[in-house]
Amino acid sequence: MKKLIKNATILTMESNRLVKGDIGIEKDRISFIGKMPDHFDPEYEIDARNHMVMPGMINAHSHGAMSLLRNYADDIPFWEWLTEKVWPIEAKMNSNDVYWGTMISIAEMIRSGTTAYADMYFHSEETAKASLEAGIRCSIAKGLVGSSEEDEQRMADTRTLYKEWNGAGDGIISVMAGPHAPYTCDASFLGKVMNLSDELNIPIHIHLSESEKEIEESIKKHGKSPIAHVHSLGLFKHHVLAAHCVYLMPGDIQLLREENIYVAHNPLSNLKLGNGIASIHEMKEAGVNIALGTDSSCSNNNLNLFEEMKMASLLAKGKTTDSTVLSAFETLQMATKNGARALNLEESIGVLKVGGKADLILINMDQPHWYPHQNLISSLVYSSHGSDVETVIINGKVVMEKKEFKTIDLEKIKYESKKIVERIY
Ligand SMILES: N[C@@H](CCSC[C@H]1O[C@@H](n2cnc3c(=O)[nH]cnc32)[C@H](O)[C@@H]1O)C(=O)O
Ligand SMILES: [Zn+2]
Repeated sequence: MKKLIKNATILTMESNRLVKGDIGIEKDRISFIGKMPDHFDPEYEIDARNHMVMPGMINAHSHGAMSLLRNYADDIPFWEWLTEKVWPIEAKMNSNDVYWGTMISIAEMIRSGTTAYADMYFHSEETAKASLEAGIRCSIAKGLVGSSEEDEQRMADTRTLYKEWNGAGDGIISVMAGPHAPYTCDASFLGKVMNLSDELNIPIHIHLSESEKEIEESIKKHGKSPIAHVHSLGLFKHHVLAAHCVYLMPGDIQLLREENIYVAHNPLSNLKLGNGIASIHEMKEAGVNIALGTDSSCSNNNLNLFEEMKMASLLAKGKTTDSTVLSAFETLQMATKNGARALNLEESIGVLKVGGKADLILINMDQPHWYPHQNLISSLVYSSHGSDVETVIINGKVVMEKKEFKTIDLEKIKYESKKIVERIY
């Protein structure tokens, strides 16, 4: 079906210039930006007067099903949070729980303008199923921890996930390998994951250098930082999406840059778990590709990339005591273009361009906190809310229009998730 978005203020993210005009969509792709050609003949029209149209946001690190655990374990130290609160309750979660927990997250992400996300969890077929049904782009990694006797089974699980789901839904679903972290996967296990990544030609999604304890133990055990350790094992020969990178030792940034590692920065989760503030400015200056993620609702406690953008920019300014670093436009690039590269998505995703994938959002600028419309890029990062997003199109399909979900039954999600929480809590 041909769709026309009329009278829009368009931010393509190819540059920081805004243009007024129309956008045409045919099937899954953008057919024009600017003036509608005479022959276009749309069957579906969306009026975008007073709305900004921009590429959908990309959440480069999350655990969707953990929205069931929102506000379940707050204000406690990271290690206790993970091992004494999160892991025990996860042991009670079945595949149905993962499906509905992920659905809460998908609804929240679409509502706040996210059109693609990277997920790491278990029962990942359910994450794939929920994402496909909702029509959101998703790169899925089944979380892997080393435990020798089950290693081969774990590799086989990712192989099955790949065979059944990679490329599903006209390519909106893709699969990654997901070794949880260097402290839960030993060298031999990581070796097996690397072989799997080579065999299937898939990226690797891992937690890296998140807490001070992780660094201290890595130095004790391997004589190296976690980054230097996994590099020495050969992990960085692959496409690696590394979540966090908060604690950096001398030489770490150089390795991340030289090996083209994609860092997912999760400022709110790092703050909330008391893990600190990543050196985003230094990494960016060195040329590291930095994307933005939320981590889970159990450590954030929401999945709103608008909040994440403002926090990222302000933290970088605060940490360097320099208000000129991480400008609004650079921050937007992290949430769009850089995220698309980190997830290894098709080249056109993360920007709006003719012939490119139609993953885009309409944002209502006709609200008090947007006026007087002096600098709309600054507005997006410093003044706007996730709830300003009204309409979301992914792979050419309208998944939300004027805040009404087209693919998601929110009442059912609320009902099912309440039932689950009564059982597992
Ligand atoms: N234990 C699972 C695999 C792990 S899935 C990904 C894991 O990441 C965990 N996780 C979520 N947020 C964080 C974080 O910030 N740091 C470390 N782990 C986290 C989450 O609880 C989940 O268990 C299995 O073998 O079946
Ligand atoms: Zn995480």
